[in-house]
Amino acid sequence: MTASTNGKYDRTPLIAGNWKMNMDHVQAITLLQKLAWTLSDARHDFKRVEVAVFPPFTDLRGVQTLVQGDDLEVVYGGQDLSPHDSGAYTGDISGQFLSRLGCRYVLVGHSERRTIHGESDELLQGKVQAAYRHGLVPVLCVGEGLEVRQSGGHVEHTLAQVRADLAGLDAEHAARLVIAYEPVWAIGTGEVAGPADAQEMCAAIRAELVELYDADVASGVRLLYGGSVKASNAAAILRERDVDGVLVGGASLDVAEFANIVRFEHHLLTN
Ligand SMILES: O=C[C@H](O)COP(=O)(O)O
Repeated sequence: MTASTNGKYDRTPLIAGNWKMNMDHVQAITLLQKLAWTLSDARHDFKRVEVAVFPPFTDLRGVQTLVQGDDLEVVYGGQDLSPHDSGAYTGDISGQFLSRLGCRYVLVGHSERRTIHGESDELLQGKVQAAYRHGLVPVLCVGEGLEVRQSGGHVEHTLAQVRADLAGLDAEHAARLVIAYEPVWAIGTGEVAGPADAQEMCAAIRAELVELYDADVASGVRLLYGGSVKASNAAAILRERDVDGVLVGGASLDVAEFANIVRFEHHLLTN
């Protein structure tokens, strides 16, 4: 179990903004600077609620320079990595490069990688291992499409992804993992899985981690929900027992909106 707690949660909540293929390296600096100022003005405590951004690869050097230069507490990660460490893999990015750029996290198996790029569980298993080889924490993304959801097979489908992608991973590494549940039908569509849907799947994933490892490992893994999260629905989702954070796409490009998601506790207290 993580040491830090905000009183209501056993695990430090993680609010993650995935910028996807948006923001060039100049825009990225402006966005991150505004986010840092907004959160600083609001006296955000980054130890209570961790904030991470996932910019495009070409932005990472600028983000690193800003974070280090201004001593920002926002952490960051890559949107993908190669299962290989180096070599003739044109267009791919090694975890070593991300690590050298100060990344803490890396997304693995985002639904857009699985669907658009046809990434298989076998490949993702290699990416999870590569992340750990380079000291990065993988944010493993899992979730079902609309057809699977409508057929009622969403829990088994998602758990099968978890089992396949974590195959061969030992308990010590698994304990540091972050898993994001993203129902594909709720991504960028405005459709949002309800808090109960998010809790159902996160509880099922946690139970699966008990089976795969043990209760200690399972209770330390942070489970995020992703899919059309906004300031208006984040607090209700984050109130759920097994939901430890959110992976935000579109709304993370709007500083005020994202800052309000980060400050979800404020909404919990005032609503
Ligand atoms: O990585 C983020 C998820 O794909 C959710 O994206 P969205 O918030 O734009 O629906």
